Amino acid sequence: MTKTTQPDPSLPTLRLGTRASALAVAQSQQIADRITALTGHAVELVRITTHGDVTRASLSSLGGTGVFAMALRDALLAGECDFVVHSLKDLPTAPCPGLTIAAIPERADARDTLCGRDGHTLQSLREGARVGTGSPRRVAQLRALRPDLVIEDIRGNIDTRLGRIRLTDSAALDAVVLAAAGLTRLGRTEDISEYLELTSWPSAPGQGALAIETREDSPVVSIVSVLDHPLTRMGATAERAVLRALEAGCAAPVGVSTIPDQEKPAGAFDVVATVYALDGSSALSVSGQLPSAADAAPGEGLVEAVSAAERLGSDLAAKLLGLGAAELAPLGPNRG
Ligand SMILES: NCc1[nH]cc(CCC(=O)O)c1CC(=O)O
Repeated sequence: MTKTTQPDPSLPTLRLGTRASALAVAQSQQIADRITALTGHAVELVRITTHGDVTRASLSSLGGTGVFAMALRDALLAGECDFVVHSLKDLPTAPCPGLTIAAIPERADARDTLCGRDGHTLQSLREGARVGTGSPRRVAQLRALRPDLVIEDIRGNIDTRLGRIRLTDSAALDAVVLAAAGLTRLGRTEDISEYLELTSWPSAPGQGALAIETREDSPVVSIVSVLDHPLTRMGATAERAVLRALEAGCAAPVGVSTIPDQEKPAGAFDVVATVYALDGSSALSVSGQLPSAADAAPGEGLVEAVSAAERLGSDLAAKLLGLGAAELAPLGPNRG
């Protein structure tokens, strides 16, 4: 979508609230440009700083990313901006009163990647190599495939994490696991040495997708809804419904991905949900078929298809719980 439309000066400028991180600014600017191209509205980025009364202690005890989403939501509710762009995978599954997800644009690559020093892949890393990730899901997936690896808990933004494979001191890592979508939005795909396929390495619910949130009574709802992509909304809804029905947080070792079904006609998608033991020694996996993409037309059909996707997600979670998922892994939302 490279149509370059000048903003129409007779239309109001929309204020897009964004966090200051490189990824947040990059994805907000990309959405701003598409909205201007499609609607003619100028879009101005407004930096939202996380409130000074949020201490380091409360940040970590609240679980990190949910707090950042909340800072943007507070700014929306306070009228400091007209809409915000979240990484869908970082957005808590509980709806926020007064706000609505007005659009879920077409998903980027949902896969995780390995960014290895000297182009190493998961198979080619030396025995005992040091790999960084802060996600319990990725830890379990790494341990399942390469129990010999030494896994380091790393935090921080994408640049900081990538930097660890360029170091030469004791903090150096041989590889880090990062989402393809974030690297693509930041123009850092040259650091990717391997794409981890969703069939063997499901990623986080909603990974690769963005969510555009507005106040529910705002005229901006219908303006930004031009970017909604029904199939992405259906898949992401099913994926997030699994997490919600498991009562699991974004830190639970759970992978859920929507994958094209090779055996069915084009347009058929399977939702695959996997819960891992933290040490990677075992996993439980279930799958089900997403309602037909043909129903994903705007209007009544879409509303029904999205609620069917939601039911599919809760059914998959019920199956996982029936198989013993809660005994296999800590699912609670309050893990760090
Ligand atoms: N939890 C951090 C985070 N939140 C969103 C992305 C980018 C990918 C996306 O938008 O799904 C990332 C980085 C990563 O997981 O590597």
